[in-house]
Amino acid sequence: MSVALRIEGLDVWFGDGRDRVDAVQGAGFEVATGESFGLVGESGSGKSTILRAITGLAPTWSGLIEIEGKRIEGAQRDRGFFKTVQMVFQDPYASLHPRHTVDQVLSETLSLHGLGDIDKRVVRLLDDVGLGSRFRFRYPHQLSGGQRQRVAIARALAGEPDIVLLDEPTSALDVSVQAEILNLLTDLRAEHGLTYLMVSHDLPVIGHMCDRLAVMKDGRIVEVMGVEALRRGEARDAYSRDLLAASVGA
Ligand SMILES: Nc1ncnc2c1ncn2[C@@H]1O[C@H](COP(=O)(O)OP(=O)(O)OP(=O)(O)O)[C@@H](O)[C@H]1O
Repeated sequence: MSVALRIEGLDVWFGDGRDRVDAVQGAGFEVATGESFGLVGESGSGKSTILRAITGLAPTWSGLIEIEGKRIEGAQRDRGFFKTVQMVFQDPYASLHPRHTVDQVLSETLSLHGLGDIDKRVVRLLDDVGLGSRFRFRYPHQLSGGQRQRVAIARALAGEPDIVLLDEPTSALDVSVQAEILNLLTDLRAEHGLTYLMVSHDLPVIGHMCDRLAVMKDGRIVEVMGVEALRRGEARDAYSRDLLAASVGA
């Protein structure tokens, strides 16, 4: 089994002195190549901060972050990093430039990755995410939330990454389109052999999308388990059991 992502003893904090917030403390887990791994826990438990530390958006951290065997340092991420790792954010409204067409978004991303055949690739990316070419020259305000998230996913896939970090990718969307986007993400993982690290506060979403998951509470990982064990209600940790019971009861 090759390891796509390894985290060990990860601490992430914001601010200093009395203002310091220890958002993540001593987190560790491994994600195998091709695996889909979930981070679940209540709001403020530190899930997004782990993704942000990986991509360089949470600059004060210590511990080990290794991508495909290569150790990452500090807050700078080079081009090679973004060739391997991409992130999809929660809010597709905020993550797309309002005055750029879909074509501009995707073409610019493809050229940043140094790729040729831009025209063909834009068309293929739009097909991959189920939009098709008729959306190519639209602006974000001419798209629905689900369509915008499809564009954000196409942008993340433009450089053919191995690992995609998904930060609550459907929680800003209407319930009616959430399942469509989750199914799209599942299909894309299979088609492109992707590895996912996905954050959600929604246990059923993680159960549907992931092979294994880590449960977070107050900045710490309290349990790492397989989704099968989750389904069988076999959480060992009391907090994970409560979370599970709450989501079944919901
Ligand atoms: N830029 C920041 N500056 C200061 N504190 C921050 C910052 N970002 C996050 N935090 C704090 O770090 C802690 C973890 O936040 P984080 O967003 O990772 O939680 P989460 O589990 O992803 O929750 P949510 O689902 O609400 O995003 C919280 O206490 C949060 O207030």
